[in-house]
Amino acid sequence: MAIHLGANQYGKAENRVVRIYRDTPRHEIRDLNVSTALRGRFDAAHTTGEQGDVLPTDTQKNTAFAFAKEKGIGAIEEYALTLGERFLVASPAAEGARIEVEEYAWERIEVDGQGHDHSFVRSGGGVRNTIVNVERGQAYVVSGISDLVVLKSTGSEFHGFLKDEYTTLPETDDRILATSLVARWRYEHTDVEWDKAYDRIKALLLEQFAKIHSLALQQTLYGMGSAVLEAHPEVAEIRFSAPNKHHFLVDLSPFGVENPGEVFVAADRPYGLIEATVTRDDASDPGSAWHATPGFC
Ligand SMILES: O=c1[nH]c(=O)c2[nH]c(=O)[nH]c2[nH]1
Repeated sequence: MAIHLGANQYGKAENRVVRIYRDTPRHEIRDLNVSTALRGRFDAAHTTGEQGDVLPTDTQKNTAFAFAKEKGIGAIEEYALTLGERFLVASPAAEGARIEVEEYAWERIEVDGQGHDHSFVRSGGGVRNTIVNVERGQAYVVSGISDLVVLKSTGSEFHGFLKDEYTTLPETDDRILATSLVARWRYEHTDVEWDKAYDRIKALLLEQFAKIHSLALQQTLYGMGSAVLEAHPEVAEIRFSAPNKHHFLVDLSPFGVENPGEVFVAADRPYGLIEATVTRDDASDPGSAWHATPGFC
């Protein structure tokens, strides 16, 4: 029987790297979830068990923690690029490295009207992330946000859809629109002010969600994506995955109570899952930018 090894990669997933900057009594915190993976000429490790080319996942983990101290943590994109480049140096058999970083944001706890020096509360408003793929002579950065839970209590319609004998959904010109948005955008290059770009894109996504009078979640996503591409030439494409978090009007008529769009049941599942990519016509080749990003390949 002829068989061969197919695509493979290996690394340490979900290193919870927490860096405290304590040079002054006013501490700073960076809280990351870092996953690393190397791909390349690692056939022997699988087919014969010979591990001479394998930089252990334990070493990858150690590097992630050591760099948090030695290099510090600036923008997560910068940290991921630095780690990826290091792995290509440390592992001659690696042809590519994939570094995924999620950042959990903390805010200072307010005490007597002031942010406390060393006590923090986890921020809401989504989880920032990046996926960096470095190859020898090439680097790809896809950044984004997940768990951005947004809702509008009106300004959303859904009607005119295709109907068949199984269609029961009533048409509506006024519904709740809610989602827990995942958005990932691919940068054209690495000459980017990462923090500024992230802040602006996030603000723009939220602003557009609020402003767009929605005829469907699909139309809202396309509008949000177009606004990002129009305002950010450094972004080649943006991809969305948006669960439609249905809110159903509760029938209060059995109790003789009217319910003109005021009391809803928030359904957990099932949910519509709306996914879309919005791309610039002249976007560069994505290369391995989306490599091993579930749901975004
Ligand atoms: O915004 C929506 N898009 C759909 O495709 C869809 N399908 C559905 O049942 N409700 C909705 N809402």
